[in-house]
Amino acid sequence: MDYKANYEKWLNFEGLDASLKNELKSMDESTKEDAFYKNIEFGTAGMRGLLGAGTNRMNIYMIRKANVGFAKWILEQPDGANRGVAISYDNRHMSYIFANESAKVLAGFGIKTYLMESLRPTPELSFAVRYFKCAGGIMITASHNPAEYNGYKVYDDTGCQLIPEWADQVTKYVNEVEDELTVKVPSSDEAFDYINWVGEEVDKAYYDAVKTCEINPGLDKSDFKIVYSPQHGADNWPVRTVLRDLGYDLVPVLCQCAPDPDYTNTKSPNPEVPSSYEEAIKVAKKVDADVIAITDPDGDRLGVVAKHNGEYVLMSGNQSAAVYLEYILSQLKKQGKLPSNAVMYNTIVTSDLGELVARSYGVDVEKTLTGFKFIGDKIRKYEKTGEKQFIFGYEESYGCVVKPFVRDKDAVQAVLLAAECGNFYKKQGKDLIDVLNELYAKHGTFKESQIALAKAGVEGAKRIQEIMATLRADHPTQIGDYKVTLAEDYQESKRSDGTTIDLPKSNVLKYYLEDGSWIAARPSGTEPKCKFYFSIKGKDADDAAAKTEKLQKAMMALIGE
Ligand SMILES: O=P(O)(O)OC[C@H]1O[C@H](O)[C@H](O)[C@@H](O)[C@@H]1O
Repeated sequence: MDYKANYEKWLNFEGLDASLKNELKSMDESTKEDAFYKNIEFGTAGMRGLLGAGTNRMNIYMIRKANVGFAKWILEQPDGANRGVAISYDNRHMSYIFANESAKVLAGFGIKTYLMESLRPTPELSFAVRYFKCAGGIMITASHNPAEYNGYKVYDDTGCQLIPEWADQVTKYVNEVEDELTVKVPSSDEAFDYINWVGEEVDKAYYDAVKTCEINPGLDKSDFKIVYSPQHGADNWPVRTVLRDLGYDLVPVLCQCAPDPDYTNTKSPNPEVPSSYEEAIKVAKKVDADVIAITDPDGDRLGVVAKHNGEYVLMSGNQSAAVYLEYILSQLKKQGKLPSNAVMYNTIVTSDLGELVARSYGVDVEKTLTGFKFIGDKIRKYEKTGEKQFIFGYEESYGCVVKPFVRDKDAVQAVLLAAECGNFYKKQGKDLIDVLNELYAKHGTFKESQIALAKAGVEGAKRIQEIMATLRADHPTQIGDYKVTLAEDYQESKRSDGTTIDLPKSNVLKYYLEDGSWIAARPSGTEPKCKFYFSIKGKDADDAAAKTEKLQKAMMALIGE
């Protein structure tokens, strides 16, 4: 794509939004190139990018173009126009405008929509697709990314994000739109008959469904306190309503409750970032809370902090999920409700601890590529065949689902689960870190960590490709002090021992070391980053930490970073 010609086309387009035109005029050459060298693409979780002018940016024109593609796909689904599309959005800049515009573009194709009257989280959108029996769904959000981003997640009729096969069909239709600047959009009056504003009814149904996720509904809720922050995002009402109704003593981080596109009172809205917990920890110390829960802007990720020996200890997505699993499986077993064909899902870059916990209860484990859509897809397949029964799904990136009435990560379910685990174990004289330590003692100590190399712009994208290509061309046989016993290349679907990997192709490399540790590398599909995952086994926590430091250095040296 000739970025200069595209830039000129946008600059000279008469009807262009005035603020975008001003932005175009002030762009330097490298920004122009980054904004116009390609069309914004579908990645791990839909389309995501910086807000602003350009074909590689999120703006009203690229939203219109994407919706034309999605509309054509919806029209191919049985009774698609009439079943319609549920649409929701979070607190981000332009989220409401993009959602409203999406509904209008779909109306132009005769497609009915169910548009949320105000912000609602991603899991509730997934729920709404199923509740209204829609042919698909749209969520306007950039999830956990910084405030400068927005995005467009698309869903099928089961409430699962489109798997690559279907996303490719949408992309094909999107690419057929020759000029994003001249897409026809009906006026609000013309679209009126197609748009149904929804809210309270679906809220109630969703909250009621979440409440059924309690494993021990009769549990005494006294003498347990949870501090909660929605990080200025969409989970404020859902989480607080559900936990209040169930009798939990929830203390909100009030300065982070109001929806705010600039995330004014938090350093980061992403639970993967330790500074995002700062305000919540201050509140927790004041009220002496047992557990802290923070959710991301679109309410699908949950980060947990546990009070342990008087300190507030951050838990990774891998750690909290292993504890949830232990709780769910031990309790279901005790109640005689653990199915013999139960299956748990996680991904190829998720720690082995969860798998060991699941297998210790006789639960089968299936691994997918990164992206919750692959977990949703598995649920759909087994639901049809009845072969296996879903018990839990999670990723290392702080997302899980307890019950499949939602087919994406659901942090409302997850906060309830974290609260129930914290409360249950407290009544047994333990906290969540004690339980984690018990799991380490039983299954081995793992330390998971990640290095995410930020590589922005055209040059950054090239560098990421170069890193992956260099590793792929000559797989390391030794990393630091350890021999690589097996290399997996998911792009080539091959292992170094000659066996085949039975997953869709993806740009991921994974190296298993002789001591039971592994290291994986992949470009992020949601941010301009190259991610390295370290799952390091140690004799104890100190040993695992020391080994991690060495292996991280060795890996970076290997790629020249
Ligand atoms: O590593 P990335 O491609 O950036 O994706 C990281 C995560 O992003 C989003 O939260 C997706 O919903 C997850 O499924 C994914 O694991």
